[in-house]
Amino acid sequence: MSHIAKIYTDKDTTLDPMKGKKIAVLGYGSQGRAWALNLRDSGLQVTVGLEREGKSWEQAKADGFTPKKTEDAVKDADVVIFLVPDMAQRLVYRERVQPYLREGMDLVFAHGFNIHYRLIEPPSNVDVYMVAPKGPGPIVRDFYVKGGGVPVLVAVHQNHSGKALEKALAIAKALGGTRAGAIETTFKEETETDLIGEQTILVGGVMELMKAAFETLVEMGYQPEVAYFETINELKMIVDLIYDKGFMGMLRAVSDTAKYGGFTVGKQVINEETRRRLREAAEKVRSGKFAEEWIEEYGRGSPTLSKGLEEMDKSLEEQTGRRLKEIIERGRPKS
Ligand SMILES: NC(=O)C1=CN([C@@H]2O[C@H](COP(=O)(O)OP(=O)(O)OC[C@H]3O[C@@H](n4cnc5c(N)ncnc54)[C@H](O)[C@@H]3O)[C@@H](O)[C@H]2O)C=CC1
Ligand SMILES: CC(=O)[C@](C)(O)C(=O)O
Ligand SMILES: [Mg+2]
Ligand SMILES: [Mg+2]
Repeated sequence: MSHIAKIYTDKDTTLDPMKGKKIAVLGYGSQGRAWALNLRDSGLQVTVGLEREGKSWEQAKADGFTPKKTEDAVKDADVVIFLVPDMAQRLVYRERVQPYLREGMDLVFAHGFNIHYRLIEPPSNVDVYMVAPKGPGPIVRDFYVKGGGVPVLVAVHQNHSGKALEKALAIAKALGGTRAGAIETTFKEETETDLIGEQTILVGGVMELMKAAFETLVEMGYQPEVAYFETINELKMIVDLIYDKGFMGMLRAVSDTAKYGGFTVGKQVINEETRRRLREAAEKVRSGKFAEEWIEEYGRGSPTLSKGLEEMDKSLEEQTGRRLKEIIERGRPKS
């Protein structure tokens, strides 16, 4: 491919477009906490907006914020960042944000779902842009505190001010994202690739492959503890090697026996049929069918999601992992 993505780093970006702006972070969960803390530590003016007192409210207070009711945070804000769950954003927008929208306000997203699938359709006199971290919230915070940053995608949906990209990059910088890099994309590309990625590999694929390998060993009569270390615990070490040194670095660290078995058997397990299913899953995202299904599931109280969590919590692999936690913790490097 000849296309080369536009990537911005710290030296291409400035916090100036966000200086003096009142920023409302709505939600204080996985991403909300990381964003509120990183933006505040970068010198920006952050208010946390929440629906009600509860766990998030207490956590925000413990972190030194004075949370406000969502609409009170929004009324005062120049910039509103949506960090409540994707399925909750539409209602929060309709009831707590839309009534207080003023020309020149900014609506910011960490994932494009609600804009791309038109669950939220903002008026044309506000800016709508995205800063999407390519990593879980707690890691976004941890990397920032340690002087690094999780890479982000930035995209502009509406550019009323003519300055939307500069503002997205300022937020990306304050989050720590440009310490690594901010890649320019579109709401469509971010939304679809994020969903395809989490379903086929990051969350769905990896989890099910680990589970299938674990259960196969146990069914064959091997001890669950041995199966757990082999098929679940050791994966982190292999992935860390790939993360640090690429596939070639990982291959250099494992035996020739593992390399030979890996090249031959890997392709039999993840074969043409698997690739066909990956394409099918990706098409289901691209056609909007997945979004439709998830919205419908959410409307019925998310029974499939609850059942998945309950089954995983009770599974032999999770129980075995809990039993081995002490050993795993004892072995973890101390610095
Ligand atoms: N979890 C992650 O690491 C990533 C999330 N994102 C995106 O960030 C956004 C936020 O996701 P998470 O941080 O996972 O959310 P979360 O599930 O951790 O959010 C919880 C927060 O939202 C509040 N909340 C829960 N239900 C609510 C409701 N019905 N109405 C209003 N507030 C409610 C909770 O009190 C809490 O403060 C989403 O758009 C997600 O796609 C993007 C990248 C990674
Ligand atoms: C952590 C992340 O980037 C995900 C998997 O896309 C998400 O939590 O939605
Ligand atoms: Mg993601
Ligand atoms: Mg996601």
